[in-house]
Amino acid sequence: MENITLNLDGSFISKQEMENIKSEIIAAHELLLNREGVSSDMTGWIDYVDRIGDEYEEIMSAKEYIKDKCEAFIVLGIGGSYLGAKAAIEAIRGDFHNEIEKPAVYFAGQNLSGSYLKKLKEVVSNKEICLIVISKSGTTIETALSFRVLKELMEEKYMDESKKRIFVVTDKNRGALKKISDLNGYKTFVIPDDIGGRYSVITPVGLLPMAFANLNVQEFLNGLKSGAEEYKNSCFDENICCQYAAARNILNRRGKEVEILVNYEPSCISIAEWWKQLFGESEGKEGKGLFPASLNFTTDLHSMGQFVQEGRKIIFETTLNIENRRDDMVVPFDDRDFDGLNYISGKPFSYINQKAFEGTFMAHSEGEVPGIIINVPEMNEYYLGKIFYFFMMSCAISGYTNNIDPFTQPGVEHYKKNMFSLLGKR
Ligand SMILES: O=P(O)(O)OC[C@H]1O[C@H](O)[C@H](O)[C@@H](O)[C@@H]1O
Repeated sequence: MENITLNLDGSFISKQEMENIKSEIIAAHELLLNREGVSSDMTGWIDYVDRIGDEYEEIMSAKEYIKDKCEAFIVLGIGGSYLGAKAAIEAIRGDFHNEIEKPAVYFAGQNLSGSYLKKLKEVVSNKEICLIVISKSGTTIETALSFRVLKELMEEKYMDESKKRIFVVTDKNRGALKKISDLNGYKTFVIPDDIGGRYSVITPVGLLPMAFANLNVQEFLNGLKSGAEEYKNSCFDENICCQYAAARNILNRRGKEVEILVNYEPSCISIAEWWKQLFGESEGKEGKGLFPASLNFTTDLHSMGQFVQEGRKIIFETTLNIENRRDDMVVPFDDRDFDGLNYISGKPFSYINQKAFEGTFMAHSEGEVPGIIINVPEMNEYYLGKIFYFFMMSCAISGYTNNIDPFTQPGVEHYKKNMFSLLGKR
């Protein structure tokens, strides 16, 4: 079977540099798997897929329940409580999926914009809907406020039946969301204590929205399983998580400050958004960490390509290369060849996109921008599960190697404290 592969040929990293860092990486990997590193009580994601148990059946029966009742559903959540589901649904259902497939999927609770919420209410008011409210802490203000508004809408629309159309994913015991859920009898799913927000896409946080959106959850779990199995290998030369973590740390130590995750498929843009939270919150602490950024090519080659090519040499690029595309188009032949493009008529767009990638990679390499390539055979649920797992494992190894705790996010509280005090919270 084809597999996810890592190509470091354009990374400007020598064999010797890899050799030198090997022992540190292996030690970090070992700490992680033996659960001996800092915050080891937050490493439940490593084997969650083997412990999922009844949760899977319950997700499937919730999906069955809403199947004929919903034209649309809204996922309320922020950060780790929505990015993974959004990434998965967009990557699998593809561009314009809400116009093409039912149920349509909307997101709320990820901002404080009244205008966004008002428009969303207008969009869904004539549709049959249900809600999935996701918050591990159960107290996040963006999600809680949006839930206030949409709960009211649900109650006006469905009265008592609204209780059956609201699904909650939260902590087992704690938080306001848990309380309100118990009070109203909403169907509730649990985010395990030992899995933090940005590692939670593999729990009901990601799985419930994926199931409602008709993604093949079993295949996603198979991908996770395959990742868990393959990436526990402690042989550096056989484990691409170890190699990717090594490459990032080598480049960082050499003075690179920004890692850009690049993709060439618009439907994969949100994978990069999920990845940014994963690496940003995990590694950005104690004055350390690579700044995780993302660019979408070829679109952004026409805006940011200049900087990557000739700007400050603080960047390296990691390309998510989807090798086979399911849908494609062929360039039509034109009798008059008014744009001079007949020389590529008959060629699939995927071929041209691939050549754009190769040309860009060469150009950036000539501009001394190190390039890492992660090859994904195709974008389906299986490889999506595996790539999520690949990034989570790589991130934890990378964080331990850099001597930080990859499972906390103390800095995020700072803005919240100020905001609450400005709002007059007592
Ligand atoms: O799931 P919640 O508790 O609502 O948290 C949602 C998000 O917000 C927080 O501020 C954290 O920085 C994130 O790590 C988390 O994913």
